[in-house]
Amino acid sequence: MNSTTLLEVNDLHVEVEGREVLKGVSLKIGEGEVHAVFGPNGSGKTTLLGSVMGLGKYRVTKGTILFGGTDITGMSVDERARLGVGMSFQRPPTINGVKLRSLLEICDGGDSAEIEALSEKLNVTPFLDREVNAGLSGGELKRVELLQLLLQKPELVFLDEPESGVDLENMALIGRASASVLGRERPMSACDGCPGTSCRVDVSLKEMKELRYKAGLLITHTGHIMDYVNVDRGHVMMDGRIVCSGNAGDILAEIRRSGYSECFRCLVKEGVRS
Ligand SMILES: Nc1ncnc2c1ncn2[C@@H]1O[C@H](COP(=O)(O)OP(=O)(O)OP(=O)(O)O)[C@@H](O)[C@H]1O
Repeated sequence: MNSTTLLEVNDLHVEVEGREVLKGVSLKIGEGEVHAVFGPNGSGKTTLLGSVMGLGKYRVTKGTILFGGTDITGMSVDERARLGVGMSFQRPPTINGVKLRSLLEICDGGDSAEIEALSEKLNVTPFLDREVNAGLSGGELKRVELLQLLLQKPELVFLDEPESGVDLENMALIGRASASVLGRERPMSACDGCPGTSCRVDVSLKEMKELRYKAGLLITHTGHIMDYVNVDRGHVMMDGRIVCSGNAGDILAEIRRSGYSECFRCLVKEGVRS
């Protein structure tokens, strides 16, 4: 798929608590493209998403982040969100004293009918009048996070392990909601003739714009989300660097076959590790 670059990360170095976690990450995501990041625990995947989102604990020491051609490296989270960057967290915090309904009204400019309808779809209506995320299970947290993104409608969507903690029945709900956040719910006529329900067909750039595909970057360990969201490109992150990029399905299959041992071999070959 040929498209205009929406996100461009150049040689990004990021420190957390004085320790360098990202050690020169470069990445480009085109309009309407979805990329996946794989990698072992602690390799820096969440740090990459959080740094592009502009979260306070991540300190950029070198490199730039461009969104739609604008340098957002020094912008606040609010400014980035207003420009169209949105993120679902791996472990979202509880917000004491704020009801979920109030937070959603801010996301959606107060359209209560849409809030009610989407809450019903995502099965989170009972939580609307509770404090944000208070006492929610892992799967419930993910559904609430996706609801916020559905209302916020970002142009670039970050999903940090959307399937973690989700049971098999709710995985279909999370998968469909993730596809919806990414603008990938097709009109029924577009699905005619597709086998099964996932409707995985390639679309042209023109069709992609008509369907209002959003761009996305998602982190997955299991790859389950890829049964619901067509991923255009995959990357492997090791020790704060992207060491491999290519077809996401092929990369996942290789990781399932050999773990990350092949990636470690690349790092040694390139002299990054001894
Ligand atoms: N607040 C912090 N203080 C110190 N170190 C931190 C902090 N937050 C993250 N780190 C460290 O940064 C490194 C990268 O963490 P990150 O969460 O980005 O990894 P990840 O690849 O997303 O891991 P996982 O697959 O386990 O979610 C880890 O070694 C982690 O311990």
